[in-house]
Amino acid sequence: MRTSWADSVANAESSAFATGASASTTDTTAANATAAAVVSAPRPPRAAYVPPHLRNRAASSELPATPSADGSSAAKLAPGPGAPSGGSRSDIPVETSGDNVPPPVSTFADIDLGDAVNENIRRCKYVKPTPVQRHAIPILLAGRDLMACAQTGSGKTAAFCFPIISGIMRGPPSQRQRGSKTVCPPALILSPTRELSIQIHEEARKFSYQTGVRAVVAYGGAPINQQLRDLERGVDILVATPGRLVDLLERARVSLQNIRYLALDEADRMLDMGFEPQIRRIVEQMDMPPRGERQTMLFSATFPREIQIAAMLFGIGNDDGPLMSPEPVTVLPCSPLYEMRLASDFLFNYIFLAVGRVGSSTELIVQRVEFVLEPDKRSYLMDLLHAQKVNGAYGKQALTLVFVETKKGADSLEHWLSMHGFPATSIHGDRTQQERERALRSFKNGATPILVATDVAARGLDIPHVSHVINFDLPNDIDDYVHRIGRTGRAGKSGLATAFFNENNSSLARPLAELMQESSQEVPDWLSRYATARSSYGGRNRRSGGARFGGRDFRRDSSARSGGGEYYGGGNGYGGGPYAASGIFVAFSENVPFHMVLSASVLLFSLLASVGKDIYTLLGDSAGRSCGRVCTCHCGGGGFDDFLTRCTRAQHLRTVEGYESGSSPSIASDAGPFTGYLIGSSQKRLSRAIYAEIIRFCLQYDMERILTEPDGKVGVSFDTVAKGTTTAVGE
Ligand SMILES: Nc1ncnc2c1ncn2[C@@H]1O[C@H](COP(=O)(O)OP(=O)(O)OP(=O)(O)O)[C@@H](O)[C@H]1O
Repeated sequence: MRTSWADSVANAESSAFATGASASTTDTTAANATAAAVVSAPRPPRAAYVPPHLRNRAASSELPATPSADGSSAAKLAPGPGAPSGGSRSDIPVETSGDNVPPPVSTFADIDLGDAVNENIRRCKYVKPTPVQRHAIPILLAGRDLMACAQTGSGKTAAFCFPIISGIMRGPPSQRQRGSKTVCPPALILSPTRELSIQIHEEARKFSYQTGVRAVVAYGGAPINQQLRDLERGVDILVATPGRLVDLLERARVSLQNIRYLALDEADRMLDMGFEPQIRRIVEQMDMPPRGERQTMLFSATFPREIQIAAMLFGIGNDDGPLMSPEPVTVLPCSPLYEMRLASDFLFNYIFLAVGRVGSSTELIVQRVEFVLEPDKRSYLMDLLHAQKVNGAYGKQALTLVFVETKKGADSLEHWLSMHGFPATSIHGDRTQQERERALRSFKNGATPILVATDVAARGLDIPHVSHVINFDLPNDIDDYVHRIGRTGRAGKSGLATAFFNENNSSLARPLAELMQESSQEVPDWLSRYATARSSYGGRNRRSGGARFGGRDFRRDSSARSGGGEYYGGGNGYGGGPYAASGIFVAFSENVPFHMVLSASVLLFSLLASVGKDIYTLLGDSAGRSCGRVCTCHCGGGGFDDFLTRCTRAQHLRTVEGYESGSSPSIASDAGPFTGYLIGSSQKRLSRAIYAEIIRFCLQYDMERILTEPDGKVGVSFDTVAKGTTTAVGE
C-alpha cells in the first residue's frame, strides 16, 4: 500500500485520495488480500519548486505526519517487494550481464542517493530496496545504460526514479534560453499510456519532494495549455506519453538538447510497432544527445527475446565495436528485427539485468484458468462475482479488474454488470480522458469496485487493493497476460488471477501452461493437453516454443553471466521433455572470437526457438566454454564428425538434454531422426555475413523450411549436412 503522505504530495492536483483496504481472505485456492488500515489523509502543502541555485541542500527533516481517517498514525506499508515478509524474494534469481557490472547493494544506506532522496525513501517507508532496486540503482548511479526486466509490482519505478533524481541534484542546474519559452529538461521518462504517465509523475514527485527537482507530466487527451503553463514553471523530469511530447517538440516548447537521462518504462511496448515512429522521432530525429552521451534505461516486466538479441548484436560495445553492423541486413518493417534495431539504437554498452525469469509472473499471484465457452462467459463471471460477494472473499475495499478484448466489449460488459447489480465502470481508448480518469478514480476509491478494461489498463498501473484480475477475454500475447495479471499481487501482496480459456485461445495454451508452471501454479490437465497439441505454431505469440526450449532470457540461456565461467541451467527447469531430434550446429574455428560465436548462437537459438522448434545449438569455440543449452566446444576444423565427437566428449555437454557426457555422436540416431547443420567460418568477415544471411533468411522464410528443405533454398554461404556427414564450410 502506498504511503499516504507521499500520495498526498503527489496527488496535489487530484481531488480523490487513496483509501485503504480491509483484510480479506479468499477460499482455499484464492489469494489472500493483505490487511491494511483505511487511510484518508489531508494533503500537506504542495512541494515548492526550488530554483537550481538552492538545490542539493538537505531536505528538511520533517514532513507532516499523516493521520489516518480515525486520527491514528499513518497506515502501515504493506510488506513491499523487498520487505522480508514480502514473499520469497531473497532467493529470486538475478542475472546481470555486460561489462564491469557494479555490485548490488543490500540497503538504501549503502547507496549514495543524497540526503534528500534518502529522507523521502524513509518517508515512503521503504525499509529496504527491492531486488531490482538493489541491482539497478548502483548500475544507474555508475552512469551505465541499462535494460532491466523484473516482475510486475517489483518497484521498477523507484529503481529508475531514484538515480535520475539523485543525478539531477548533483548535476548542473537545468537551463533555459533567456526569453525563450522552450524548456530543456535533463530527464525524460516515456510511458505508453496516459494513466501510467500520471502515475509515474506522482511517484517522481513523491521521491523528489524537497529535493528541488521538479517533475512535470504531459499527456494527450488533456488540455495542453495547462501543461504548457506547468512546463513554464520549470522542469527537470518530464514524464510524457510519446504523442503529446512530439506535439510539444513541434511547438518548440520543449527541447531535448540537455537530456542526460532517458527512461522508457514498459520499454518493450514502447519499442513495438505501434510506438516506433514516435519514439524514433523523439530519440533520433530531434535534438536529443546520442546514445553514449546520455544515459538510457529500459525497464519492463517483459522483453521479447528479439529486443534483447538486437541490443546485444547491434548495440553492445566491445573492442570490435558492435558485434554486427546493421547495414547488411535489410530490416523489414513488421519483423521482430525492426524492434530489435530500435532497441539497440538507443543503448550504449549497456548492462542487462533480469530479476527472476524474463517475462515471468510472481508466485504471489494465484493463477487459475477455467475452460469457459464464449456464450457462457457472462454467467460464469456472474458466478465468480457472486461467490466473491457471498464469501466476503475480498472485503469491502477489494477491487476486481476485468480485462476484455474490445472497447465495445468493455462498454457492453460494464452495462450488463451494472444492470445486474454489480457496480462497475470501464476504461478504454474510446472514452475521453476525463472519463478515463474518473473511472479510475471511482475504481480506486471503491465506488465502483469492478473495472472493465481493455489493455489500456494492462501495464504499469499500481492500484492498491486489486485483489482479483479476471481475463474475461485472454490476450493473444502471453506478455500481455503477464502485465494484466500483474495489476494484482503487487509490492509483496498476494492476488488472484482467473482466466477464461476456450478454443479461441488455443495459441496461448502452451506459453500459458509454461508460465503457470514457472510460477509454481497448478496447470489443469486439459490445458496441458492443449499445450501439447499446440506444439508448433506461428510467430504471432512471441513466446511460442521459446520458453520450453530455453526460457526467455536469451542471455541467460546462452551467454556467460558476469563473473562467468560456470554453466547455466542444464536440462533441469527447461522443460525436460523428450529429446528433440532437430538441431542446428554451429561451428566456428578457433580464431573466431568467442563473443561472435556466442552471438551467432544466441541469434539462431532465439529465432529458431521462437518459431516453435526444439533446436540444439552447439558451438565451437577455442575456449570450450558452455552456456546452458548452448554447448560450446572446441572445433579444430576436423569436420562435422570431429565436431560432434568433440562435442559429446566435452564435459559440458551434459548440459545439453539428451546427451550424456562422453557419449558418441551416434546417440543422435538413437534419439530419432536427426538433422543438423554445420555453419562455419574461420573468417570473421564471413561469419558476419553468415549472421546477416541467417537473419535475412529467418525473416523471409518459415523456419520449417530450413529444417525440412534445406538444400539450396537458403541462398546463404553455408552448407547443410545430414547426420554424420563431414562438411567444412566457408573456409
Ligand atoms: N523498496 C520498496 N519497499 C516497499 N515497497 C516498495 C518499494 N519500492 C516500491 N514499492 C512499492 O511497490 C509498488 C509497485 O511498484 P511499481 O509500480 O514501481 O512496480 P513496477 O515494477 O513498476 O510494476 P509494473 O511492472 O506493473 O509496472 C508500489 O506501490 C511502490 O510504492
